[in-house]
Parts: sequence; C-alpha cells; structure tokens
Amino acid sequence: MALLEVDSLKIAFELTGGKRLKAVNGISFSLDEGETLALVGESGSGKTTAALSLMRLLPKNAVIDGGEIRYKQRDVLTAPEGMIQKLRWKEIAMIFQGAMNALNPVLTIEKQMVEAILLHETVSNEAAYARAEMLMRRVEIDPKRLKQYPHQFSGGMRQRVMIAMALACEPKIVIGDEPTTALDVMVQAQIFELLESLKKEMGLSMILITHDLSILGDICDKVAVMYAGEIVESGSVEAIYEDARHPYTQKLLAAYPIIGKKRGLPDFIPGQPLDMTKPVQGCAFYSRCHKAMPICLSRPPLRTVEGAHQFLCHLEGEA
Ligand SMILES: Nc1ncnc2c1ncn2[C@@H]1O[C@H](COP(=O)(O)OP(=O)(O)OP(=O)(O)O)[C@@H](O)[C@H]1O
Repeated sequence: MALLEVDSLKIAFELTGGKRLKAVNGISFSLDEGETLALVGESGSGKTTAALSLMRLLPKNAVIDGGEIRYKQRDVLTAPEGMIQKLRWKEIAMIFQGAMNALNPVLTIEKQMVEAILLHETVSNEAAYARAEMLMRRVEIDPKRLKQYPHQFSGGMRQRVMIAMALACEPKIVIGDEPTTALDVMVQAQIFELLESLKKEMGLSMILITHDLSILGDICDKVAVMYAGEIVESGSVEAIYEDARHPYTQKLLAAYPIIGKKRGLPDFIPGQPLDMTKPVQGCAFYSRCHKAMPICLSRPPLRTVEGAHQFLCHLEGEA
C-alpha cells in the first residue's frame, strides 16, 4: 500500500464575478515510503495548489471539485480538523518557495525555530532549544548561528534553515516547493545533495516541485509532468529523461538542457500557458504544440508506454 495516494483530484479557485479557475484537473499519483516524486511544469500549471491540498492548506477561495487524497489509507479531504493538525508538519511538511519571504526578518533564527517547534510539539523550552541545535547540525550549519538574523545568511544557508524547520517534527513526507529557485547552480547542487542525504538518513519520502526537469536525476525516482492542471506524462526519471513521449515534456527537456547530455541549445516553449478560467476543448497543449493535428481538438487518450510510464496524447509518441 502506498504511503500517499492522490486519485482524480480536482481543485478550482472561485474568482470575483462568479468565475472559476480550474487549477488542478483530475490528477492521480502515489508515493511510497522512501520514494521521491517530482512534480514538474511551468508556472501556473497547478503544482503548488496540488501540494497545498495534501496538507489541507489551500487558500479560502479554493474548492475541491472531486477526487480523493489518502495518507496511510486515511481520507485527508474529509478528515476532522484535529486529525489534520496531527498530520500537518508531523507527517507531511513543506519547504515553501522563497526562504527570505518565509522567514521573519526581525527575529533570530533561534526564536523562529524554537517557536515553530513549541507550536507543534508538547516539549519544554529546553528540549525545543536542543532540537533547534540538532536540526541546525543536521542541515550542516553551525548551531552558534542560531543567534543570527535571516539577513546574515546567504540564500543557500537560508534555504537550509527552511529545510531544518520542515524537519522539526520528524515528518514522513517533505514537500519542497521550488526549493532551489533563485540559488546559483553550485548552491542548488549542494541543497539537492543535502536533501538526498536527509532522505536516506531519515527514510523520508519527498515531493519536489520544480519547473526545471534537468535537476532531478540524482534525487528523484519518478516524475509527473503537469500542464494546465493535468498530469500529461508520468514515469520513472529514466523513462522521462530517455524516452519522453509527450510533446510538452520533450519541449521542457529542451528548455532545460541536462548537463553532460547533448540536447543542443536551450529551446523555449512558444505561446502562453492556458487561461484556466475557460473550458478546455481537447488537448490543453494544442495551441502551443509543434506536433498538433486536427484530432487534438478532441480529448486525448492516456497511453501506456510500459509499466508506470504513461502520457496523455493522440500521438503514439516517438521518443
Ligand atoms: N488563491 C488563488 N486564487 C485564484 N487563483 C489562484 C490562487 N492560487 C493560485 N491560483 C491560480 O491557480 C493556478 C495554479 O497555480 P499554482 O500556484 O498551483 O501553479 P504552480 O504550477 O505551482 O506555479 P508557480 O510555480 O508559479 O507557483 C494559476 O493559474 C494561479 O494563478
């Protein structure tokens, strides 16, 4: 049995003027213990919305339009608030986008970390301080730096602090929402190394949200590529790197070349992401697809390449 199962999940946002934006449109995926899944796609494809729903942290104007989320076989969407409070941070934790915005600039790291621990756990102040020190060591920062303020840390160090905070209650699943965006390539690699070693040491499962497919090789087991609220291709990281079938995945791979692999110059994906307040006819990627055909105006089938490698397209799909 998977640790986490998401089944045909649909989430919409209610907008002013009675409009609705369909942010997540029937996605399904699962996560086993110790497994890492990447949710990949351009900005606005629904990755963050999907992730927030796993912790029931969606904004107030979000509506669940259908589907199920099961954590250890328990229904997350209908669970009483008391159960969700036990799940949030203690079972599933999130490293939010942009460490500078998530940290309070006028409080020391120590104060913020200790407060976070005391908020979620019934431990003494001393135990919370001891845990903050242990967490700093775990993310390879000298615990003496607990006395410092966020601005005294580099971007990479701040991100390590965010990772430490996410680990504060020893969760089973950590969700990283663009955990390395805005960091330079070297620091990005160090953060991924750290996440990889924490994953092994603590037996964590992870969901990594990113727009950059090229960074997943060493840390992810499987990938789900999202476009306009749908998973358009999913499979093992090898299947996606070596045998991508959906034209959107192929374009994403070209947009972020993998170092050491010959993929030519970075390409870009022409056109604009879809307006998700309007109903989609046929394939959501139709207007931007370099392989579009008249049949693409009808709903594409979900094709299986082999095993868990699937893609949503009218084309048989050549690699
Ligand atoms: N509170 C909200 N109210 C209305 N629309 C929203 C709200 N939050 C997100 N959206 C819209 O939902 C869609 C999906 O957004 P989401 O943040 O999940 O995408 P994403 O793939 O994570 O992109 P990013 O990396 O930019 O966060 C977008 O069109 C976004 O504008």
